[in-house]
Amino acid sequence: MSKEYTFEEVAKHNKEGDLWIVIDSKVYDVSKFVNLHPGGANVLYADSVAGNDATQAFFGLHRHETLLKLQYARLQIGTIRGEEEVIKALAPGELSTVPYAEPSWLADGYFSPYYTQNHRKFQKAFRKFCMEVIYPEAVRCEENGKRISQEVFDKLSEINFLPMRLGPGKHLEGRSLMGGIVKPEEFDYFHELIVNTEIAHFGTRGVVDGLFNGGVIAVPPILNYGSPELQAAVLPDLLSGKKFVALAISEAFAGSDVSGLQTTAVKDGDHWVVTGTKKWITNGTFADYFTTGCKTETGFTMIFIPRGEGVETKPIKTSYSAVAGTAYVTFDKVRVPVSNTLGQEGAGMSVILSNFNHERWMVTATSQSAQRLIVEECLKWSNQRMVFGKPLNAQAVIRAKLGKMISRVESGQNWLESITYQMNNMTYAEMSSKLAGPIGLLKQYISKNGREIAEDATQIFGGRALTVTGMGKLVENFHRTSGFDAILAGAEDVLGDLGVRQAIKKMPVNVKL
Ligand code: HEM
Repeated sequence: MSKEYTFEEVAKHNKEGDLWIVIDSKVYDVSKFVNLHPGGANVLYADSVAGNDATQAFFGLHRHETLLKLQYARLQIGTIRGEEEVIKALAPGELSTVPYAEPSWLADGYFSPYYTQNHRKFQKAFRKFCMEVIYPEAVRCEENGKRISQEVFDKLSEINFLPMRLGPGKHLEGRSLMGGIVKPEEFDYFHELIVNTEIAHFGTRGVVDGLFNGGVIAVPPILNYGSPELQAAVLPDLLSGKKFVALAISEAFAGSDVSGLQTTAVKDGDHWVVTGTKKWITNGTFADYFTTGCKTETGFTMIFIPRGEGVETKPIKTSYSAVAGTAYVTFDKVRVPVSNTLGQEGAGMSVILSNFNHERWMVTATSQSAQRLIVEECLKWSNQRMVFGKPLNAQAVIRAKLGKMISRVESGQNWLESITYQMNNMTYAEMSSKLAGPIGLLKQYISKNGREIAEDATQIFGGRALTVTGMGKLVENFHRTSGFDAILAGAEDVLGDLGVRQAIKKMPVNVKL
């Protein structure tokens, strides 16, 4: 490895059985690898490659991470004397220097009124944690579709990951958040925004939803409406990732139209008997409990149902990874104590509504971060890809697409941060009355942006955007999964309409054109 060569020495190794190449000042002996090369042998025997500096050819066809994989890294036998590597992978926690790859508050030389030194310290430590603990697992699980390992959940529990994902509040009291970097009483919605942003920045969408998203939406009804006994019995294990809960509302019969749901709970003494089905239940495959919306005599009621006799889950194949645990859930005469009711009987709608703002805001935050990653991918690719003898970004049509993508991401970020600031300064009741409309409109705007960015990125990457591995793998994943943001937590158009209807409701009576 430490051996140094000149380009002249490398040039002598340019034939079958004795083949060296140089990539970014590093010398690789590919004599044996050549027959295993996924791109074929003959491309490596080309005059411009064999015994030559193949840096440009390599980066036109591979991601940098290819060279970092152990099986390929060990092909390196030395370096070129007097030359230094130029292309460096980011160290865990390090910020990207690609323009617009980071929100402006993290970009060198830019400012923001929203973030404190504590947010910066928290972001740095949390990104490092994500890259070291979550990212390797995310890549594995996205491919094999298996549940995230208990070992990783235990590490998440050490930093109090799920409690932080539930936002600021009493549930954080006495907890050490991210190794104590932020005090529980100082944790605010910008800290939570950082958490949502970082976990969505790997391009592994199924894993983001598998990472306690079920808990983020299913725990608050227990936290806010469960009896003290129920809370004491289940919250410690739920918040520490030893047990899992899924929110079971939508059915094949009804989604956004919650009043059309058919799962029924009938009283029999001091028990509910629940019968019905639920569909598209995120994290349902591996959930131990279900926070379930049921039709009861007095209306719509939320009931906490443990997995047990009469409860069955079947994985649903979706266009993203099975690690999200998307399930079809069947309740067949399931008996649950009436004390498992969350909130008042018949008041289930307000239990669900009370959490919708937070859930929708979370979806916009993760979508926004995933979009920014795609902008970075496109900026890098169009800079390194050569077409007609020039970088791809020399084409005006590509620059026009990049311009639109950047504007979408920056405008989304600014609106998201402005709403986050409102959340930080409002009571929960104020948020419910003042932010439901703006968050609905924001979610519509951001999820639409996501699909438009996916379309433009696909055009920029061409055929590479269609393959699950290789150069365009993140664009492919985003193109396949960005539509989820337009559906989960409320359909895009329904939410846009909610925003407008709320505005109409608040129109003053004393104004006319
Ligand atoms: C140490 C050197 C190299 C290694 C370890 C390597 C490894 C790989 C791997 C793993 C792939 C599969 C796609 C991916 O995962 O990105 C691939 C594809 C390919 N490689 Fe290489 N490669 C090397 C050098 C080169 C060079 C110098 C060329 C120059 C022409 C080349 C041409 C190709 C082509 C044409 C493909 C197919 C690309 C595609 O399907 O889009 N490779 N290589």
